[in-house]
Amino acid sequence: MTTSLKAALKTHFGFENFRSKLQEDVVKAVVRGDRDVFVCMPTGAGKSLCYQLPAVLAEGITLVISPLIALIQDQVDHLKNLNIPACSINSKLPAGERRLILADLGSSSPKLKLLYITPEMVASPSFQPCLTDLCTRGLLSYLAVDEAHCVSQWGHDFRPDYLKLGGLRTRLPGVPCLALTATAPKNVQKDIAQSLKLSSPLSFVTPVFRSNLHYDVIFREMLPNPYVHLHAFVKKSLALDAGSNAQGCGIVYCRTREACETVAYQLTKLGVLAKAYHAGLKAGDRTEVQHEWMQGKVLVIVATISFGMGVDKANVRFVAHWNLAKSLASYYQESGRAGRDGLPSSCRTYYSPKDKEQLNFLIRQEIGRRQEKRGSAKETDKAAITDFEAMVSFCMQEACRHATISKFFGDKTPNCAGACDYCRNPKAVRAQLEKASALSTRTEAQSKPSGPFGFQPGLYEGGRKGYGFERYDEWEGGGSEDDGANRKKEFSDLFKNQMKMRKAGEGPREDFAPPDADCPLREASSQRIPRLTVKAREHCLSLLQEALHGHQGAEEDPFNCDTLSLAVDLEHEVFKSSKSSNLYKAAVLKKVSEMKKTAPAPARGNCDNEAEAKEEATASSSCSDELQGFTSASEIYSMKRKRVGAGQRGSSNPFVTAKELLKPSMLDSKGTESGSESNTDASSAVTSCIRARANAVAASLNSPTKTGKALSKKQQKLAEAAKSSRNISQYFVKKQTMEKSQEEEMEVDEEELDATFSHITTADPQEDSKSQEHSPELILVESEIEEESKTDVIIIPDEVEEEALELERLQETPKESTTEPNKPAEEAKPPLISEMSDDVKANRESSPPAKRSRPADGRRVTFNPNVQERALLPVNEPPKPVTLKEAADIVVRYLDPFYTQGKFANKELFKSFARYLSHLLAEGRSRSKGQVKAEAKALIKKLFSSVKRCESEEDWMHLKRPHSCKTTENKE
Ligand SMILES: Nc1ncnc2c1ncn2[C@@H]1O[C@H](COP(=O)(O)OP(=O)(O)OP(=O)(O)O)[C@@H](O)[C@H]1O
Ligand SMILES: [Zn+2]
Repeated sequence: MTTSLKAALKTHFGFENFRSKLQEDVVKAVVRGDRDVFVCMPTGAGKSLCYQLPAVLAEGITLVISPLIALIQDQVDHLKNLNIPACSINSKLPAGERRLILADLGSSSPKLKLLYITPEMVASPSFQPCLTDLCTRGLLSYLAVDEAHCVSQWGHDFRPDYLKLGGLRTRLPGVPCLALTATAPKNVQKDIAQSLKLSSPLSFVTPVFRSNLHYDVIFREMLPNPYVHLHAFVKKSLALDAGSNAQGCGIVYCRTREACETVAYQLTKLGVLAKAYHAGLKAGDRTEVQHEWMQGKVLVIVATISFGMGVDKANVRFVAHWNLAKSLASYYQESGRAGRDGLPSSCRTYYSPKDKEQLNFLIRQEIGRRQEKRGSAKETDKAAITDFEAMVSFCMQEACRHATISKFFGDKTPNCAGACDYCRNPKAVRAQLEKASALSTRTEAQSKPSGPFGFQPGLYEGGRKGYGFERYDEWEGGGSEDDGANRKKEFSDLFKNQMKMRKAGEGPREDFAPPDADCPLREASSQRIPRLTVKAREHCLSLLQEALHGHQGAEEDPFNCDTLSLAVDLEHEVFKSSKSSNLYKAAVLKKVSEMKKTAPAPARGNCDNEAEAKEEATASSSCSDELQGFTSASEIYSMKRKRVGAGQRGSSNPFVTAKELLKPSMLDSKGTESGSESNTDASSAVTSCIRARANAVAASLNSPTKTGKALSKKQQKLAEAAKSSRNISQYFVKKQTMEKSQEEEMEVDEEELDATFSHITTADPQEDSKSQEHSPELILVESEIEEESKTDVIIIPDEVEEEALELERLQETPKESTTEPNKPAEEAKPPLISEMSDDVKANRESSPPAKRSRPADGRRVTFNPNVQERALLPVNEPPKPVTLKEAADIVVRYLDPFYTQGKFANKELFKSFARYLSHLLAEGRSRSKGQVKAEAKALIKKLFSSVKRCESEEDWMHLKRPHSCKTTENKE
């Protein structure tokens, strides 16, 4: 057998010998075909050959399950180069090719030897007939499951779709199965065997110890200049100083894209050509970087973990982890990409407590999300934490690094023989740990405030609480001079805040639950915004992060810290600029919905994306739970839920908004083309509005990313167009010729436009600027509007309420708003009133007022009225009467603080009163906004002068509308 196998090895693969005895043994076992086989061999040990060679020699077809299309592609290309008939069926395959493959598979003697497929595809209904057919004709020779650890929920790369392979197995009786992985601790091995239903498999497991790899750990924050340190390591590992010609190269792993860019830049600046590789780059650029690195043109690739799986390069002389790996199993796999040629290579981790805290948070957050999704906790949830803790121990222990790894994988202690920093110099390792511990204690002690400011000692105990890992941000620079200054500033800010709170007579809230040690929020312990809890902020943070994840394309690891740090920035920005809990939440949701709307569309037929969409839906529904207690105007206002432009009003979406605004001009100019002279006035107003909004959107999309994150084509175009008001109309004119699917999208928008604006009447610009006496809540709202208008934005009606609506929409229709962002709510296309028949109109009288309100003068409003009116109205036109919707908005703004203070026995009562008051104020003689505001205020005051707390409808029945608002205003 051995000779014939060797001959085949030579003939088909060009290798003289097996790579190892183990490889040979595995191949023999597979060829025998009487038992299932489990293989655990390190990366690069030649696992693929273990099924490829038997596949070539067998009669039928070998089905290979592999998790990534990119990996599959590499393998298929490699085999095709060797003239071995292999192919893959996946969602990216052109229909023609798929037909050809299926035809071959259906033929009496298929030519194909290896069919690669993802676990999602193998479970898809479309593939089942083919599978059944192959099986019944006895044409399946083997089932090979690559990266089999993905099947285990204990594993670090668990993929739920891998679990379906158990079912597949039972459908393929008699087909031997081969499961392969590079990393599997004992519990994972057991899990694999169980999940894949391997029957008494033959196990081939290489000890994890690789003596040619040298492991060490450096505490990054203790370095005067970490980049210089890394540069020295690179030079040493690649023997650059020795002037050797040995073509070695290296990998630096970073968790964030930003870090990749920075590290690559710094290394290059210091003299070693390094390039960044991450999912934020265009696919072409990524391939090019990888190619240059493979060819040795670029010595160092600085990458997120999206790089490496399936990368087959023998002379990787070092793998450095600039950030902590998320588990010891993944670290072993990632660092194991060094020294595949068996020559001495270095694996270094630059440890940082800040990383540790961030990862800890991310992992727990991820677990929380999973639990929320499935509604229960699981034993395996702990696995991620255990693995992560093992990674931290690896860095923090005074022990042989190899021994730690081997123990983790259930192997016996290897003979390290100086292949790690501890075995080489235990004293140095201890000294480093002691120094780090001293530094951490010092920092904690210094940041521990004292004094009579009413601090809660629990917040700062041991420095573990209160600052979250902001504490670590402080010493990111490694004890630089700024350090003290920063701390001083932070302390003084804290002091000021505390004093301010005391002035306001509030003091720090007794009931304020302090943040956990691993809370990543900035100013986590700030109690500046009344009633805003740390939990709510953390939840908002996770929503932002999720949205960012979707926005950037969730190609990378869920523990990618890129999105976390961006989300932390975004959240903090909102936190800083919000004055009340509700405004804060609304602003967060607005951002989230902006990002969701502009997130790259999921590819068709990609199961991952479907799963993601589901996850999003869950996230949104959870959001509604978390954010309960926020009541928007329209929630009270609409008697029937889920209505009105509530479908997809989304002023925050640049496309919908621009579209919404432009649509009338496009309609008006049918035949003459938008942008022609006939509608210059309106369109120029619109255009500048769009420009302002597009600028804002472009800015908001750019600001958090700093390093040019990929904008969608649409976004890029819009941002470009924003630079010139002409361009934007050209852009939309051009869009009229766009492809069908996009047209359909537009169609939806148009429907929404009608729905959205059919209830809006003209606003009163004069009244807007008055805003004399308000409740604090109202002043906030309006000052925000004013601020916006200063920056050359033409006010969109009820800009702020848009946020409330956005919020409401998320609360009420999570599924609709997330999974099908462009689909209007079922009623999103109410005909315009002027187009309705009389009985429809009559019916409408009993439907939500929002639908039937319309301009008092009967004008059909299909356009942003503020914009139009401002451009066209004579200056001294009398103020426009207030609509029911506007009245409701006003009422809610005034009333909300009372509700939150518990002045209503329940929410229903609050809504009911708001409704009552809105009708009272809007019906009868028409009044201006200012009058309505004054009256609303007076009536609310009146109510609460007679009752302390509103317990029943009786309480307000005595309220009558004042005869003249003047008298009310004068009384104030
Ligand atoms: N017998 C052999 N002789 C020489 N080279 C071999 C032999 N078997 C495999 N190789 C080569 O070793 C390299 C690594 O093989 P392979 O990609 O199968 O590793 P692997 O164990 O699957 O790694 P990973 O865990 O990264 O998938 C490939 O370039 C392959 O061609
Ligand atoms: Zn050791």
